[in-house]
Formats: sequence, C-alpha cells, structure tokens
Amino acid sequence: MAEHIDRSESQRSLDLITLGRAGIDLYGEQIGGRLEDMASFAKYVGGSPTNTAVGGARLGLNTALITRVGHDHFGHFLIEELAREGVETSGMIVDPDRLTALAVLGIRDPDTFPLIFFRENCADMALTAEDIDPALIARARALLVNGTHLSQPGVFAASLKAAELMKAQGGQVVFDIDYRPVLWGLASKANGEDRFVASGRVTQELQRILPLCDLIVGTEEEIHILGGTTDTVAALRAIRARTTALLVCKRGAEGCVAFPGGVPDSLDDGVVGRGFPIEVFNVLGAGDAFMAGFLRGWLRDLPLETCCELANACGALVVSRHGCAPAMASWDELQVFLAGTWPHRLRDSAELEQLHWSSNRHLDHDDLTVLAIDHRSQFEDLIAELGVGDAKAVAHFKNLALKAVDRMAKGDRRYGLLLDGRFGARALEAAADLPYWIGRPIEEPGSRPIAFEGSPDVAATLREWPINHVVKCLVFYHPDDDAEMRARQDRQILRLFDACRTTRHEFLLEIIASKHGPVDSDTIARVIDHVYGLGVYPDWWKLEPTSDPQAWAASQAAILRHDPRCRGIVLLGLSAPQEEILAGIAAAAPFSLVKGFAVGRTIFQDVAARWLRQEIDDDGAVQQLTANLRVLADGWRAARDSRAAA
Ligand SMILES: Nc1ncnc2c1ncn2[C@@H]1O[C@H](COP(=O)(O)OP(=O)(O)OP(=O)(O)O)[C@@H](O)[C@H]1O
Ligand SMILES: O=C(O)C[C@@H](O)[C@H](O)C(=O)CO
Repeated sequence: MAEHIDRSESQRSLDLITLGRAGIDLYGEQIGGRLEDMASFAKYVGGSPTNTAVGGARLGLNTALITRVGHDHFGHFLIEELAREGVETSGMIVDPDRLTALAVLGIRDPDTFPLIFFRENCADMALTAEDIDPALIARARALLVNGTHLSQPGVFAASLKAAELMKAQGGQVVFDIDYRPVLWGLASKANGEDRFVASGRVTQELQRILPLCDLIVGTEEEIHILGGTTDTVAALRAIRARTTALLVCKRGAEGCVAFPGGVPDSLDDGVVGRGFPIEVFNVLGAGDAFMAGFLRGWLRDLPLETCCELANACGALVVSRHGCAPAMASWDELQVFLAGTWPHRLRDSAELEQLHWSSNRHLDHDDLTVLAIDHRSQFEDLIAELGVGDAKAVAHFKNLALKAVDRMAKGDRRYGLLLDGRFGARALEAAADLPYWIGRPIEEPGSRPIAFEGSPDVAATLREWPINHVVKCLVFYHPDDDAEMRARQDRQILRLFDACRTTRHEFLLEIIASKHGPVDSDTIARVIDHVYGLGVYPDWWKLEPTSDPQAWAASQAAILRHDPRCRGIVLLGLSAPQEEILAGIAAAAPFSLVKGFAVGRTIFQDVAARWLRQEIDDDGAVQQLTANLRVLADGWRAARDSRAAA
C-alpha cells in the first residue's frame, strides 16, 4: 500500500500541477569524457515533469507535483528539496515497495549526452488512477502531462484521470510529448539518450490524450512521433486534425515556433519569439526549462511571442549549465538576462552565475542565533591552563553544546551552531538529524595570512563536507595591511570562494580588523568593498560589534551596493562580557542586514572551565549553556522587535 502523507502545507490555489516522473539525476562531474570514465557524480532532482515544477516555481508560478517516490533516502531528498524549492509536495506519494527512480547522465561532447535510466519497477512508474486526488486537481488551473509516462498503463490511467478532471473543471491540459524511446522498450537499455524511433504503437497511444489538450509542446522529433510521420509539417497537420490545442515546436538553438491555428506550409511562418543562440554546454533539461518559461507566460495570459521568448531564454540558460533542475532560472535572473547582452559562452558570465546562485538559494534566514563553538586552539589553551581534560573531553563538551541548543531551540530553525570537524566531528554528525543552521570553520586557527585546514586544495576538503554545512572562514584582515599581506589573503579568499561555489556550499566570511590596526567608521566597509572587488560574494558576513552607527551604516551600504541578495550579517562576540554583547546587539539591531549573532566564549567559556574541573556535570553544563544562550537570544529578539516596531 502506498502511503498518502498529509503535506498540505498550504491551501493556496495552484497555477500548475505536473504529473509523472520524479527521480534522482546522478550527473557526471567530469566534462568531455565517457560515462565509463566518470569519477564522480553530482546528485540533483530529476525527471522531466519534476524539473518543470521546479522551473515554474522559480519563475513565480504556484506549482505542485503528483508522483510516487520510494520510501528511501532519495525519495526523502526529493520531498525535502521540492519543498525548499516552493513546489507543493502533498501529491507526492511515498511507495513502500519500490525505490525512487534514478538516471545517470553525462556531458560527452556538445552533441552527445549519454543517459541511462534506472527505472524498472521504480516508484513513479507505479502511479495509478487511485493516486489522483480530485481535491488537489480542483485547486489548480492547469495540468502538465508527459508522453513518456503513457507507456505504463497505470501512469496512463492516472494521467487520463487527472486530465479529465482538469477539463471538467474548465482548467487547461498541457502535453509535453517528451519522447524517450527506451522507456517504451524501443531502444537498447543503455541508450536512454535516443530521441527517436518510429513506432505506430507509440503514435497511437500518445494520440489518445490529444482531445484533452490545450497546449502541446515537442521537439521536431517529438512532433514526428505524435503526428506519425517524419515530415514535420505533415505531422503538425495530423496533430491539428485531432486537436485545436496550441502547438509549439522546439527547434534547439533556433528557439521555437508556435501554431495557434492552421499549420502553414513552412515552419518559419508560425509565431516566434526572440531566440538566444548560445554555446551549448549541456542540452539536458533545456526542454523542461523551456516548458517552465513558456507556461510562466501562457498561464499569465502574456502574448504568444512573449511566451516563446521566455521559453527560449529559460532553455538557453539551462543549455549553459550543469544539471537540469538546479540550472533553472529564477524570475529575477530571467529579467536580467532578457535585458542584457551576454557572451556566447554564457557560462563565462560571473554576473549571471552569481545572480543564479543568490536568487535560487533556499530558505530565508531572517533571524539567526548561533552558538559558536568551533574553537580549537582556545580549547587546547584551556586544557593546558587548567591542567585537566583532553581532546575526548572537548569533543564530549561540544556534544553538550548541541544538546543545549536543541533544548533551547526545540526544533526552531532560527538557531544554529558553529562546530569544527577537529573536536566537533561527533556533534556535527549528530546535528545532521536536527533542523538547525550549521556553520563549520575552514581556517587554520589564528593563521595570518589565512591558511586552510585539511588538504592544500581547499575544494578537495569541502568535497567531504555535507552540503548543508556553511563554510565559515575567519580572516584577520585590515584594509591598511601591507600590500603583500593583502595580496596573499586576497588570493586565499578568492580560492575559497571559488571552491565553495564549485562544491555548492554557502560561504560565511568573518572579518576581524581590530587586532591589526585602528578601526573607525569606514574600516570594515573598506574591507567589504575590497572583497566584492575581488569578485567574492559571501553568502554571510560575520562582523565585529561596534557601538558606532556610522560604521554599521557604512558596512550595510557597502554590502547592499554590491550584493543586495546577501543573506546578511551575524555579530561575533570576541569573548566580550555578556552586557557588552547585549549592548553590541542593541547597536546593530536597527540595521536590517543584521540577522543575529554567532557568539561563543561569552556563552561557553566559564561553563567549559567548570565542567572540565568537574564542578558541574553534563546536565549542569547543558543547563548553563542553555541559560547563557537564552539571555543573548532574548536580547537579540527584543532588539529586533523594536527595529520592526520602528
Ligand atoms: N544552443 C542553444 N542556444 C539557445 N537556446 C537553446 C539552445 N539549445 C536549446 N535551446 C532552447 O531550449 C529549448 C529546448 O531545447 P531542445 O530543443 O534541445 O529541447 P529538448 O530536446 O526537449 O531538451 P531536453 O534535453 O531537456 O529533452 C529550445 O527550443 C531553445 O529555446
Ligand atoms: O526526464 C528524465 O527522466 C530524465 C531526467 O532525469 C533528466 O532530468 C533529464 O534529462 C531532463 O530532461
């Protein structure tokens, strides 16, 4: 029995429901080689209708997905990731008896994209008509059905039922012909990438859905299979004889052409929109992005030329990137793309890539209170000073810190921890099951010029970190440092930023200037300007508290000038007494980019010393850590509330 989970997170009305396959794409990370020679794979959300649901959500459509996923890690990932993308997941059924589908993909050369489907008896192909919840369909104005699924009787019945319900309520049915011969048993199992094998049976099955359709989208080859002939105009006319739907033919680099009525003798005489020919990096997913872009226009009643333009732009952006779903454009990104001029090798545009990253980042953290306990040398010093304790004890204490945060936060995602991999590895592992924000230091403690822990290749170190660990790097940086010191630190910061983007980790840059020179109202703003000038866009800044409002105003203005989408600033503590931290919080709180704090020793130093000396036990330590954290968190929230009130 499949499990229906109540994930009706909202009862909002939906623009679009997509129906069909949802799987994992394992995407070869090496470019230009055979799948045989791939060494590593990136894990992404995949499956054509799922990609379109993500693409549509990023463009501002309210989307939902009807599918089945396995009761396995990948199935859970799909549900979690789609929820993060803003796709409603209440129609995603967990199938206890089947595994989540899998596709392995590679970028061999600009014309070859090997693809292997692992989808025999997989969860999404077991979708049945009973899985269609009329109440969910009733909330939407359009349904997207994919042709590939019509190869399975159960999925066919599910698609038909959903489409009939949609029609009955006056909604619109969209058909992505989406022909994958291998899934009809017409190509060898290893040739998932084959796009065309003529088959009267497939044509007949696909045509059964035509009377229900309002919009039909396909490549020329897909038009051929649906129309039953390899003459494109004749195929379009054969389709037109069976439906009044708007027909859209995708033409790769040439864009697309649409036929709202009769089909002219030449394809070029249909309706077209602006195209964006760019250098092909990866065509996989372009069609799904195209569909999302087209629907963003069509479901908002924009002119047909505009629908085609939006679709072409979305397709082009995906052609320039690795991955299908993660490559989809946000609405803001699309606007900037449409308004600008770009290199033919689109992926060379750092501006677009940064915009893509920052406008598609998941979850807002508008309020963040973090216990920073990533200290390493300070714990070594403490042990040496007290003459008690060892690395094992420190590791245990870091677990207590996690317990303290959990006790205080009780699942509230506004809390977090900074934990290191040296003493905090066990706590980091335990934190994986909890919902809190996790930051992790990469810097060699106290290093200046900044050096990184682990491999000399920092990207190699980050590859071993779970994707949700925010990379924190403390740099002792003063704008008046000598030129050589600055140049060496700049190179390292740039290297780290590049590594973070490569491995898809968020980056928190902590700047401490006060230890290496005088600090006035524009010292930190000068550092911030300089860092952006390097082409480095930290997701987060961690900055020293100051009671000088001009300094805060200058820092905030510098960040907003370069990166209005920056997640924000958290305050650091520098071991200051509690009252001083509270005063620092109060001074910073009026500035909207300040999102909270990441404070350590003020919260844990005395508790750690007493615990190491065995003056308090584990529970006592957790209690005191919780109490100290609570004072600062309450102080922050009170200050933040008065900001909101002002
Ligand atoms: N080289 C390119 N330059 C610009 N735009 C492109 C390029 N290739 C594809 N596109 C855009 O993406 C759209 C879809 O691409 P394509 O025709 O390859 O679809 P598809 O075969 O369905 O893709 P998929 O691999 O996702 O199945 C095109 O209609 C066009 O708008
Ligand atoms: O649609 C599929 O099943 C294949 C995908 O997993 C992949 O995302 C793709 O090729 C999208 O067109």
